[in-house]
Amino acid sequence: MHHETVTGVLLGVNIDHVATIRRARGTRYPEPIQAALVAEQAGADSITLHLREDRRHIQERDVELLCGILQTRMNLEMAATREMGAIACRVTPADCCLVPERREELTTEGGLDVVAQRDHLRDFCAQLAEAGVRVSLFIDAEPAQIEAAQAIGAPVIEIHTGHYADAVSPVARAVELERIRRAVDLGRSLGLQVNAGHGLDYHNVKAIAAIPGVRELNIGHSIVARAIFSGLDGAVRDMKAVIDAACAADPRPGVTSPARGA
Ligand SMILES: CC(=O)[C@@H](O)[C@H](O)COP(=O)(O)O
Ligand SMILES: NCC(=O)COP(=O)(O)O
Repeated sequence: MHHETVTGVLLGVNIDHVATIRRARGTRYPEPIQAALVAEQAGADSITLHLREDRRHIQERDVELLCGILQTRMNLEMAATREMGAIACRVTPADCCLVPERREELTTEGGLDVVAQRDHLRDFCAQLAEAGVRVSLFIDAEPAQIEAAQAIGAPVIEIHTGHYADAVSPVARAVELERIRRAVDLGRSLGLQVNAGHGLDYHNVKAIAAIPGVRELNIGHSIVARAIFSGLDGAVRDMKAVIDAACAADPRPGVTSPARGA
């Protein structure tokens, strides 16, 4: 695999909640494809979308159309089910992030239990890798989960930042931040690419972006929310600027990462 030395933290823009608004009225608008293209033009490094089993926002048609037109990368989030495996192998996004799903949840509540599902996930990752899809596992900042992810051959992990984002006191937030820092260190020491995401906004993202070794942040809800007032282009540019400033404030040596596509 070709490697390049890269610095800074990449931004994956999650467009799910553009589709949530479309779904609210069963209209043709707003169009998530348009959102993805605007986000790319505004500097998004990749486009993330979560095809949920219940299809509450993103639809299969969105995934299919986008795969043919993105100029950056598609990061398809999905559960590790037979149905989703077939879709991913047919569409072959650049990246596929495996996430846990509960039908009743308002949003993703935690990371995958890789330790408990080791055999299933090993086979699932191998199937996707065979199809040329890079697999990422969305996990909590727990050493056992990170070690299991590496052991089953996942090249990338995404640390779930929801507990950090939801922490109500400064002390609780500091504890969660420290857990994430240690998780990033461990993941990097095991040779994994370490991404992070969930619940990040224009304020809480700063401390996460400043953690040495974090490669990509996937952010959706706060960007789509800001887009209501600033437009999507401005909302993406603002997030990029906040992330870049946080990295610059805490300079770190470049990390080696697989080369990105066009
Ligand atoms: C896996 C993850 O953290 C996000 O993609 C999240 O799933 C966004 O979609 P929902 O708001 O439907 O949970
Ligand atoms: N994987 C996290 C993601 O894609 C975006 O989550 P959120 O910013 O919508 O909470």
